Amino acid sequence: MTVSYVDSVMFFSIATIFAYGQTSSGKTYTMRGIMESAVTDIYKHIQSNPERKFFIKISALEIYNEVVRDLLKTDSGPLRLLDDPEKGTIVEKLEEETAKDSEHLRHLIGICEAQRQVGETALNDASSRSHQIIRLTVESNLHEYSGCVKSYVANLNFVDLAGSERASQTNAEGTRLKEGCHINLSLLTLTTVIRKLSDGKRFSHIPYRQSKLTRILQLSLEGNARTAIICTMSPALSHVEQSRSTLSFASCAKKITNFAQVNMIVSDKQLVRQLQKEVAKLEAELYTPNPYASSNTNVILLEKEMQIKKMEMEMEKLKHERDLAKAQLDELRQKMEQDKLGLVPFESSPRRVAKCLTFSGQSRNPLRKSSTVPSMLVNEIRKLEQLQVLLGEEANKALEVLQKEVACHRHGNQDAAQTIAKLQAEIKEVRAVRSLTTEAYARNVVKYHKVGTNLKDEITRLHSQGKTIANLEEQLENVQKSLDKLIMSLPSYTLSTNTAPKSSKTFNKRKMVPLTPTGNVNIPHLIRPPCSPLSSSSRMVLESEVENMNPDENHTNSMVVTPSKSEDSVDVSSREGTPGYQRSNSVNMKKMQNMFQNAIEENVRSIKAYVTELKERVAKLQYQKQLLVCQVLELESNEIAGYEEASETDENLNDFHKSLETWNSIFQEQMQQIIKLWDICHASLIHRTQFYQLFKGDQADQIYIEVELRRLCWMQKQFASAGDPHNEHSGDELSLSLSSK
Ligand SMILES: Nc1ncnc2c1ncn2[C@@H]1O[C@H](COP(=O)(O)OP(=O)(O)OP(=O)(O)O)[C@@H](O)[C@H]1O
Repeated sequence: MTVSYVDSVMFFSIATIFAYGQTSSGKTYTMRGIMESAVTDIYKHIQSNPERKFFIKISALEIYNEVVRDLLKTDSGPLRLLDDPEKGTIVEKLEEETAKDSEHLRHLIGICEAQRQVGETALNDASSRSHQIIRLTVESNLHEYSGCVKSYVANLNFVDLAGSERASQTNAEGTRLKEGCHINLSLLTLTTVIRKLSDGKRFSHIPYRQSKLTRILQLSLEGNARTAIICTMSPALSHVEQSRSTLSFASCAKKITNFAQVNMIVSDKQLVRQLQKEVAKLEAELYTPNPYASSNTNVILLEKEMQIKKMEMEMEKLKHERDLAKAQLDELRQKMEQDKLGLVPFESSPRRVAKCLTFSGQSRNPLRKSSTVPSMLVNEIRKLEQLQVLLGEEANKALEVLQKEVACHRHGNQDAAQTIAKLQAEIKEVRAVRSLTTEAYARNVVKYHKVGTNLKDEITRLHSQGKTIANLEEQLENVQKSLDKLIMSLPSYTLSTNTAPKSSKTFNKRKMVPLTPTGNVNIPHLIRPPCSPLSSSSRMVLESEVENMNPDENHTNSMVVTPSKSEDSVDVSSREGTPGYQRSNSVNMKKMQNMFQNAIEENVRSIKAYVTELKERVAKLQYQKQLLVCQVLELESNEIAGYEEASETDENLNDFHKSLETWNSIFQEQMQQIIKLWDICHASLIHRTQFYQLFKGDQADQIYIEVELRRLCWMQKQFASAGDPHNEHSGDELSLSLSSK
């Protein structure tokens, strides 16, 4: 029972246990046992609930002859009862002690019992002469998750009533009788209150105030408390009437129904106090900076600032990349618009130039597939025409030299004179063709810069130029034939073919070589120093050389060379005199004539080789122009078919990257072929070195790679038709020139 009531103390506001019965029936004995068990159970409960903080307080009073006294004070006077609207009847100045532990509590309880009024009667040696009320107040604080502090306050009342007694049985007199009267009166009031409460007249008048006992126990009796009444009885037959009265009291008390409520009282004062403590603590932390906490805060702030700076740098970088990409996109769009308008310079789009100049006889790469832009073609045409102009200038210079040279050699036989006359006429005609071609180009260039690009006009113009170039080729062919005839008519040729097989072989070998030994044709170097016997400077040099020669060598030379009749007659007529002088003069003149003849032969052969080269270059130019015409026609057919080439920037970029990869592979393959053909054609080391230095794989150089390849193929065919080149040709005579560059 005590455990149940101890639990009630912990959760209910008021719990009251009191003992009622006649004197000497064992009330005090029972309540002592109950209080001992209660103390033990209370502290067990405290130990099992460490999350709550408990405060055990004890107060004790006795009502002796309707006087309330404090049992915890040795010199306590009468105490007044006060009525509190919340707490009910309270005892003024009642001492309340806080128990430190269970032993302390027991000690305090012992003090209370010692202070109680006890008297000897006939029935009980230590009869209790007052009502004793020991109140244990249990406070507990609970910290909830919300931070709110709740306080529970409960009261456990142990009431040991004085025993009802009959004076006849106790033989009380004097003081004991007076004490008995007060005891019976207060017990009578208690019985009346219990009876009225048991009758269900809760809201009727309950005479609590008729005795101090009922006033103090009012809260325990009227229903807000859990109340237990222990009724003690004596088994003696003489106490039957008292026992019946006790049972009647118990029967009435049993009918009373209380409405106990959970006592969850939040102490506002304690709550305010707790909150004030929290506020003070926070203020102290706020105004007293913690160095450890501030250092951590500084570190965190520094890290955040670094992160912000890093993010700002990344943002700037992204902005820069965005602006760069935007600029590139704008530039690409601008180029695309210019492409559509045909205004892109030649150098800005080497890929497309490469497309234009890919030979149709070779494997067609995907780049060339109908992606040619008109402006690219026109630009390429212009470039070829520039090469043509340069070629024409070189041809003019060479023809001037050739004309002078031919004019200087009117002293041969009749056939040679006719050949030279015919050659002069052909040279004039060729120069006339060249001048017409140059003028037409100049007009077209002016038209191009003024009007712009018109592909159809360009094609028409190229066709007309094709006729002119064809005429030029034909005229060069005639000049070449005349030169061959002139060489055949030279006296040294006839003599050498009859008397010197070795010289004849060398001459034939030179005759078959179509190209000059040097790479780029340099007209002043074509002609040897003794280019003309009319040159006074050369004449003086030759005479001094002849005078210093060994006579044997001069004689040998005179036996090899046979001077012409005209030369011989001129020299003899100018030196008529003494026979010795005449004889020596005749020998010297023969030597000089021999030297001039050699120089003439050399120069004519050089001019013939150059004319041959001119013819080859003109043929190449013609081929390239025809190729361009094919490209233009292909472009027009694609445009008619509605193919919009290079309309999407992304596709162009992809094509560009693919073209680079494709071109790299093509370049490697073509270079390998060129190297093989160099070996076959015995290309000079100088030529190979120059070629390597000039063309390192740039896509814009595709035309030159292909020209070189075609030239070498042509050379290989020539060698194959003439026999084994290793046996018939050697040294510089097989060197190649980069005439297309
Ligand atoms: N259950 C019990 N077992 C043994 N002895 C008991 C028991 N109950 C009571 N006594 C004894 O009976 C005597 C009277 O008991 P007690 O003083 O407790 O009676 P009481 O009802 O308080 O009397 P009073 O009203 O006069 O104070 C005591 O000496 C006590 O030791």
